[in-house]
Amino acid sequence: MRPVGSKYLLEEPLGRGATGTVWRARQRETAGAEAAVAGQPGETVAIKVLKEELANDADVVMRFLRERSVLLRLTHPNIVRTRDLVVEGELLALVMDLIDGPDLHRYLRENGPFSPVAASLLTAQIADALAASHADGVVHRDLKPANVLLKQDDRGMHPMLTDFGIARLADSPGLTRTHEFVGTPAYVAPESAEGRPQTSAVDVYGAGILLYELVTGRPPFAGGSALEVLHQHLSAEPRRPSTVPDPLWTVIERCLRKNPDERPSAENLARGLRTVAEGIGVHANSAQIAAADGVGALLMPDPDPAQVPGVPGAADPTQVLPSNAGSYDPNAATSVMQQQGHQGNQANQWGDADPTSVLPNRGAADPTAVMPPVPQNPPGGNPDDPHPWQNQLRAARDRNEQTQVQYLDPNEDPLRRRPQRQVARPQQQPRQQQPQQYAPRQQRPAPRQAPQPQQQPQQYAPPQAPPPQQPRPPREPRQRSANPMKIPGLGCLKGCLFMIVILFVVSWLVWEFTPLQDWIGTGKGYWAQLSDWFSTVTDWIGELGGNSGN
Ligand SMILES: Nc1ncnc2c1ncn2[C@@H]1O[C@H](COP(=O)(O)OP(=O)(O)OP(=O)(O)O)[C@@H](O)[C@H]1O
Repeated sequence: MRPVGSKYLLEEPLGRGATGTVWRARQRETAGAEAAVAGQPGETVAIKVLKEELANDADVVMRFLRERSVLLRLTHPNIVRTRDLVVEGELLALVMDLIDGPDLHRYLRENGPFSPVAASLLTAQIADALAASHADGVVHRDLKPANVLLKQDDRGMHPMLTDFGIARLADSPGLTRTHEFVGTPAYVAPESAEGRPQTSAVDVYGAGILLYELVTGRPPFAGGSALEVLHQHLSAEPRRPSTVPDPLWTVIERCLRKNPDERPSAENLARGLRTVAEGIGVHANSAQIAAADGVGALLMPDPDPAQVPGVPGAADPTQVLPSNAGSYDPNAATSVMQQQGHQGNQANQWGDADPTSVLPNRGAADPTAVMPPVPQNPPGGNPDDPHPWQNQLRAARDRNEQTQVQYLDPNEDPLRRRPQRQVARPQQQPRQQQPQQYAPRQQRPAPRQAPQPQQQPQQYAPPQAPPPQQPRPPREPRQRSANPMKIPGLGCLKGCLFMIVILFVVSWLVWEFTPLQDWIGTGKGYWAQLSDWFSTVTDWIGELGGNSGN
């Protein structure tokens, strides 16, 4: 147990990210007036201890102190509350509410993608959190599944957005000199990558990527290297997965617009997603279906987006990394990307999932040396073991219709052949400007989803089956049946006849080629012996009939 300040004791590490290590901790005594939440002695909290590089940077410390009020006042049901900030010696730490649940990245990896309804409702709550922070002038800038914790309570599962302000702290001129930026490649908005001014629209772009990942299991832009991913953000159009209904695709596509001015505000995004969730559920009435189909009209941009102050220059993808940069892990930690002069030794910064390689190495032997090394398997359980709470979730989800997932091997999806509820819905024409979004596999009809009847709009349901959007595919030619008239029992009769033939052949072989007939002493051939037995039996039956007649 290590003290953090005089008020907290670190108990065990919960995880390590690019900017620090998160610990389960206990409150020793009530915090002072400067804390947003005073807390009670013995209360459990989570504490993010920032890395030594950050803690040692005078500019970060300044920012930390300056942003204290912003971080402490950000309160929303879907934002992990920052309770206190600790600055002590060379230690910077954020004290947060402890969230009992996995992060969304881990949940997705272990449970597979969400149904379109569930993904819409979950992302709507994240958009609520973004709308609240944008209204307060705070842009998250590092939205990704790993920064969404899933909190379970009596009313369901709630996404809780965390790491607010961390990107801003890491954005210190000392750490991110000109031509560097903080972010995670798979979720970086084109304007961040290009060094254009950033606004709250970068979070909406991140929400679009996250939404895409929720319904497909992977972000839209992938590649062998971070550089490739970055280029795709700048120039590639996302490919439409077959399981995404039209209204949901409209939302995703608008969030992923290259031009930030064309993306919806977070508030409109939340409203649009709830409209979509209502309109694509199995219980949708015609008005809800029509509203979902017209969701595009709801997705108005923010006329006055929150600005990211002092945006650093961005990484020019053509200059940042050598072409042989390490293979890119989309789930890698937040990166600080450098543009000039470090190509050689920074090549791995974008490619490696190693969160400790992210910040510029300033010669410290161990960049996490401010705290003891984090064990891979922290005491009290293997971090890769499913959380007990996740098993409950999985069970709850399995009781419902399951998501049909495009990239899953059908043989590995035992729920796939379950009957899916369908609802008649006007067919929509594919959008003309997105012909490539209709993959050949879209021929498969996508069934509609079955929302929880008692489900509250603020909660998302376990993943369910997606709705029909595509025309029914041509049926496979039927196999010719040996029983085309479907005569009952014919299969059984064939089996019996087959067995009789087998028995006959076997008995003939035994009779002719074994010493059996010598042992019995008849000396007769098989047929003669058979007809003998046959006449004996018919005589016996005749006698029986005669006796009963008398
Ligand atoms: N408030 C919290 N309550 C409980 N667990 C938390 C809390 N905050 C973070 N964690 C856990 O700690 C892990 C590490 O968090 P952290 O934010 O440092 O990592 P990250 O988001 O993966 O990294 P990055 O710094 O690249 O964003 C998370 O995956 C999560 O499991």
